[in-house]
Amino acid sequence: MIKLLRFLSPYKGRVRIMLVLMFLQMLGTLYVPTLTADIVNKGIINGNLKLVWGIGGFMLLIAVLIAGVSILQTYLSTSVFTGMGRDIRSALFKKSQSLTINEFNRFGPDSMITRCTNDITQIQQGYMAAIEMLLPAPIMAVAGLLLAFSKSPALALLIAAAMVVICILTVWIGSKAMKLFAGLQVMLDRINRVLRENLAGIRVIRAFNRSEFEQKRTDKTYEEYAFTAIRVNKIFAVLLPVIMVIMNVCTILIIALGGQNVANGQMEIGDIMALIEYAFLILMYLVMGIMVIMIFPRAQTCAGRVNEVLDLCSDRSGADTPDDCRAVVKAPKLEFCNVTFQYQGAEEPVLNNLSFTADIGKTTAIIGGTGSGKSTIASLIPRFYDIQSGEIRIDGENIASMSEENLRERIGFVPQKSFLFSGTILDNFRHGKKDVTLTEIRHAADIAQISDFIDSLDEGYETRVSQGGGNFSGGQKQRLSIARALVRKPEIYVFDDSFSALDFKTDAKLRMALKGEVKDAVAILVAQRISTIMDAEQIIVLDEGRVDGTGTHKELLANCAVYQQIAKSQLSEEELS
Ligand SMILES: Nc1ncnc2c1ncn2[C@@H]1O[C@H](COP(=O)(O)OP(=O)(O)OP(=O)(O)O)[C@@H](O)[C@H]1O
Repeated sequence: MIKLLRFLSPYKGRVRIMLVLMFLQMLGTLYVPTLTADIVNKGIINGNLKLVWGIGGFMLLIAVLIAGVSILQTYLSTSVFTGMGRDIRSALFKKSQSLTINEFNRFGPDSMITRCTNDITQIQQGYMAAIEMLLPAPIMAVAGLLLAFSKSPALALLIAAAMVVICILTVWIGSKAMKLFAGLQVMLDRINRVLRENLAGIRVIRAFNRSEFEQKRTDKTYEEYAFTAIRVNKIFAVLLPVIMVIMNVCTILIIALGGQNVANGQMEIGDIMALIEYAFLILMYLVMGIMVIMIFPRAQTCAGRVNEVLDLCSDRSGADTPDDCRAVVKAPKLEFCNVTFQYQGAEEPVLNNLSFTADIGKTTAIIGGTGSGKSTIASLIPRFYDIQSGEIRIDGENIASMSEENLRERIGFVPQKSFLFSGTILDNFRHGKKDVTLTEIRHAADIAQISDFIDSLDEGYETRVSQGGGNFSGGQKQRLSIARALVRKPEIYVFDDSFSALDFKTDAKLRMALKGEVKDAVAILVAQRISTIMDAEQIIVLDEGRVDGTGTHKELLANCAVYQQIAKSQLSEEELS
């Protein structure tokens, strides 16, 4: 929690005003019991009605002032802590965007969502409660005890004893709850994950008649959460009634012992009333402080989880060392030099000592069996992952020494799984290029063979796209994703199996139109279908992470066994000859 205090610094001014208002509120609250004693001792006992009305009116004025100050303080506190929560969320999101895919996967999207939402809300509430309730507790306790001491040292000691009992009880119970709080946040992560899987995979669940099984699975996660939350509440359910009993016993003892003192002439009746009010105030603030201690372990756990992301030192820096390849000749444009790559946690490398060169103005296609590492090659170009050894160079420069922003600015990436953002079709084109013009959009849509479809829609480019592009077919999503990459006019195009959902006719038309578009760029085309890549100037055949053959379709048909096998399985005798 202390580490996150830096997010309060933009609100220093308002925090100071809040503290002053809080101090004024405490002063007013502590003054009221003294006035109560005066109204009884000097007004009621002496039958001085004028004084009763005078002190009563003054008490009313103080009560109104305390209420006003309290409203102002609550307003300030809400604005400060809501702002702080927004700033932490924004920092966390920014950080999550800067992580490598491996680092991001350490937390996972579900945990990241919980951290960005519920965890920050808990932190926000924790800070708010700490300043509004925990901070005044010791001040009120000390000041209240001193004032009580001035009325009766013996009864002040009684109040102090009650305080000690309440503190011991709270620390004991709080320590039991602390462990359970940490578990609650992890369970929230799990609920998020199961819910996301269920909602995203709703069609598969229904198609396989797994609704009942999934229902049981979600119920189990809810039950686990509820069970732990109930255990926490059971622990605290004991605390508050016990505190109330202690407070009432304290009041009874003040009345009994104070009554004896009044009878002995050592105290006045008004002082007993003041002492009861002091005891009530001290113990009430103590209880409020205890409430905060209840919230605090959870907020502390959440702060730990948020700091875990914010403090993560990206291991990217290791790969960012400048290389001695800068001096290499300008062309060829994209090179893989002895690249070896292994996924985090995997037993062996996916790519082994892989080398190839992709020239400018030519299409380099990558084909191979499933799991041979084609998509992995595609995702290494924009540096979604860092390689373990070797180099990937663009214009002779190692991509590890480029800033990610500059590198990705030069690449038009079309992922294997098309993804559209919610908004309009136009918004999705703007994801490709912020200041894209309508002419550029139309041109890209023409090449991607999607313009006729968009024109046929009632709202054209303003048509709404639902979450993930759910209201478009697989082929339409693929073509929109391709068009989105085309508007960028990048130096390197990476199409990761991006034509798989297109029919053969559209696939051929698209490739033909693309030829002119990519003539000043490097085009990497990952595909499963031979028909998609047979026109490529260079085809790389991949087998278990190694290059098994390189050449044109004809060359490979003549001398690459793996390619021949793929071709035989997909092409007719006529096409093969
Ligand atoms: N994030 C990941 N973590 C661990 N292993 C992975 C990850 N992604 C892929 N792999 C593994 O790496 C290997 C290569 O995967 P890749 O997706 O590159 O294959 P591919 O040739 O594109 O396959 P396909 O044609 O089926 O899409 C596979 O064995 C896969 O299990």
